[in-house]
Amino acid sequence: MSQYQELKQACYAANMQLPQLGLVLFTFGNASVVDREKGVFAIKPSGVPYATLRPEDIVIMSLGGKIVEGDKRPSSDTKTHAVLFNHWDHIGGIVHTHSTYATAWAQAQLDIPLLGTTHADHLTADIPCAPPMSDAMIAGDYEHQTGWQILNEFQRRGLSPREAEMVLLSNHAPFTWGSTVEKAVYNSAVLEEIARMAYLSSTLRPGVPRLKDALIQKHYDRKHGANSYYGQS
Ligand SMILES: O=C(CO)[C@@H](O)[C@H](O)COP(=O)(O)O
Repeated sequence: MSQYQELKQACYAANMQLPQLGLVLFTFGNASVVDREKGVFAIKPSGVPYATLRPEDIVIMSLGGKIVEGDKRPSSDTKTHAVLFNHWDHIGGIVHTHSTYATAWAQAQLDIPLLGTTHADHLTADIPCAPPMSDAMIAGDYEHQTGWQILNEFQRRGLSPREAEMVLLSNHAPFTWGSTVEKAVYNSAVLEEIARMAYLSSTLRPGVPRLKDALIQKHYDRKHGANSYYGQS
């Protein structure tokens, strides 16, 4: 019995929620879970369809980037996950999807504007779209640099990854995270819903006004009290 059985099971369960929520097709995307005490994280194997994925297929990686356990190749996004786990020590899980509306905003290289209270319930900023990566970053260790593109963009904007738990990568797709992988999955589903609402609102009324500042903080604060679901940071 693997010492990582529980971690693999949690990672498997999170990955299987992605197609169930309509956030991925076939082999798109991946979810990961970290065990900081053991210095490892579990991640979906590369190219394995969700339809045939098994808990024993989940790959265990060291936070240093070495395969610890598993006979399949880890996700092609593994280094991106590793950068975030190594630099944001409050996160427990990461999800990457190609969900349709969030990916459409990412391909358009646009932040998702804060148009309504559904968005304000979850963060008080526009959902950031990190700019296209430089040719040098692309030519380098692309997946590692993708993680740094996220870190650098949050630092540039002065955004807290404890409040904003989601990002779009230009011409790629979204990443989300949370204190648990279940929260990261929740954030991916909420991101897709906000992206769809914002697209529809902007199509119905081009130049639609943003939610009033006074309402943004009020909505966020009332949803992030000590005993609220969202309050589980
Ligand atoms: O972002 C991408 C491809 O654009 C990847 O997330 C794939 O969607 C899944 O790759 P694997 O995890 O199967 O390697």
